[in-house]
Amino acid sequence: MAKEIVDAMAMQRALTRITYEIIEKNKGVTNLAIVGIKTRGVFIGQRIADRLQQLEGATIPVIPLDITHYRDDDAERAGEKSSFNVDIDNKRIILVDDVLFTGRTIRAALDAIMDNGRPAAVNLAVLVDRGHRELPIRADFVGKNIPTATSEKIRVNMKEFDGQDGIEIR
Ligand SMILES: O=P(O)(O)OC[C@H]1O[C@H](OP(=O)(O)OP(=O)(O)O)[C@H](O)[C@@H]1O
Ligand SMILES: O=c1cc[nH]c(=O)[nH]1
Repeated sequence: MAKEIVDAMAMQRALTRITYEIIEKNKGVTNLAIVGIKTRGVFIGQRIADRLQQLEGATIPVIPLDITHYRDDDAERAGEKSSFNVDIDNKRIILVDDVLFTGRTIRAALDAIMDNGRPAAVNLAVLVDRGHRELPIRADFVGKNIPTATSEKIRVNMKEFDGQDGIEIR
């Protein structure tokens, strides 16, 4: 059975805090670009970009990334590359996803980013870090650390896609 563990208000506050941390770490927003991992990472990335616009008056591009063909368990379609419509050379990339678990999605996303250019830096922002990493990957900005059992599943709901905000465990 699904149980809500983070409500809409708390989720929005976590995203606001991440936005301030991004500004602080980057000493502003110059040269930033957001790469959002489909599906919900794109909506989270867009929310962060909207807040950055409000706070700093800057329009930060949000690049949607589908990592399906970069996964190490998708050998059949490996080699199909995703191409960005924004030049990322020398940009400071904020890579955004909803949940960080084994780290395999982020590893694949880093491959896709490097196929598209040479950014100055890549930082990782996730709404939820649920632990159980299988690779040496960590997030620079974390909305909520939620300890889980491997058998559990975290689900992030976003207004834009799911009709309402919130984080559930099942
Ligand atoms: O760290 P990892 O073990 O790679 O797990 C994290 C990824 O898993 C989820 O996607 P999922 O593949 O469940 O698809 P979904 O986005 O459709 O839920 C989530 O959106 C992350 O992208
Ligand atoms: O619990 C999990 C694990 C991977 N991806 C999710 O969205 N939730």
